[in-house]
Amino acid sequence: MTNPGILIRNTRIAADLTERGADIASAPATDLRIDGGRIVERGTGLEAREGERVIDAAGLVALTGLVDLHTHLREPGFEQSETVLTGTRAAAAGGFTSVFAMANTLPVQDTAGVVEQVKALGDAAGYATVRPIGAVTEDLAGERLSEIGAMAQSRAQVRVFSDDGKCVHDPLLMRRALEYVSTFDGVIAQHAQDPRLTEGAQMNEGPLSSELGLKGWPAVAEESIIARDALLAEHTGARLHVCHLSTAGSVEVVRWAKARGIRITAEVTPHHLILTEDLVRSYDPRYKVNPPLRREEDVRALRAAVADGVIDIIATDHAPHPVEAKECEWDAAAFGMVGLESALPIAILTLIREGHASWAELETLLSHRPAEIGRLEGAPEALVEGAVADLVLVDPSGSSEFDLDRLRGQSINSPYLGMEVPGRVAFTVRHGYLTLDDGELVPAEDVAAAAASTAVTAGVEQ
Ligand SMILES: NC(=O)N[C@@H](CC(=O)O)C(=O)O
Ligand SMILES: [Zn+2]
Ligand SMILES: [Zn+2]
Repeated sequence: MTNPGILIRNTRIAADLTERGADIASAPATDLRIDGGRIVERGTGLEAREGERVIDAAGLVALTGLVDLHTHLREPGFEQSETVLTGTRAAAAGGFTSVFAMANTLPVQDTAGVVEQVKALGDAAGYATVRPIGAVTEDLAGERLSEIGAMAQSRAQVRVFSDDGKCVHDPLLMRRALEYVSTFDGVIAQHAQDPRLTEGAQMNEGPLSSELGLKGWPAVAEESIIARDALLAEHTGARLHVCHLSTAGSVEVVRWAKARGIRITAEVTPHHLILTEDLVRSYDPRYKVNPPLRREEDVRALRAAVADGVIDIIATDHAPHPVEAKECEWDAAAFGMVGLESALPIAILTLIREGHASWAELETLLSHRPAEIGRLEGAPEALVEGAVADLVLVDPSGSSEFDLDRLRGQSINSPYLGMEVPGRVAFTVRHGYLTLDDGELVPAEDVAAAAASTAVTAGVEQ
């Protein structure tokens, strides 16, 4: 069985909108024909063919499918929080066509067997391409390197390694890990948090943490690790990626490292681009996250760093947790927020509307660069003839409301519950078939069947 083709009419292509603040109507209205998993025609006034699904995309912007370099899918081990299926449904609902799944599962993703299992679950579900991240150290214990080579050579083709949730603190292990992954062009994604400086920490350190009586988490705990790792990356010539940058000082360290020619890339989460520590006054654990929400000055510096290119990508750090882990006292609550469904709307609010990014730049931040850093093969570089049909259509004049019945993942720990934000993700197409249809998820059976029959395997052996 082949998937029926799709004709998208009168969309505006994000890559044509290179100017910040430009009206989307300044880009030409464009039609895209999709067949056999790829874009087969791009033009204007294309005629619909028999059996083809026609999408009227007037007023919608088309971006290449979003790629999240930092998602927690929780399977295996924490299926009450999320599964590969539920997490990739949330991804599709947010406009993502590929996600990199963090290694802090149970068992940990530290062997070829576990990463292959996670990839296979993603392939079968079909809502998004799932690329597992491998743990840097066995069981995330920070003591011995994991089977890095075996994971790289496995069918999961792991290229990104991270102990995320924990910092690879031992400098010798970090050095060895960098050296090892550089042999196959891999990257270490570091959760930069000095454990000694953050023992028992609950929120950003400053006057507010003293006032609220919560143990503080100093900016230097993040910045000192980034500085050390940048120097180790320089020494080894390897690639370093810094997870969830959260302070103005971290931006300066990364800026310095880039100027020196060090192979370093950096990510910021949508929540660190909009929320500040003041929310902790509510003692509502929905705002408890690692790294913690920081000050207004930090938010400003992070937005500016996106605008000037010091920060390379936006990654969600989608971190689902069960209700019990959040409906409790602040100190006892888990760190983390879900973020796949809110990422694009928050990016539109903080970057597009504020003039910090054009649509073309947003596409780079949320699709091309994360794909490049993660060495994701087959991801489309542009919406042109011959490209794999991974794309999202977003309505910038619409809005999204996050309420309990609308969140499509398994967990509801979103900081935006009850909020309305601009931008509505309308359609998501992966490998030529719809996963999100006019704001509604396509049923799991249909998506799985389409995935099984797709002509495209996007570079990764099935
Ligand atoms: N971000 C979080 O607050 N939590 C993450 C771990 C992490 O990203 O460090 C999680 O796994 O729950
Ligand atoms: Zn982390
Ligand atoms: Zn994380």
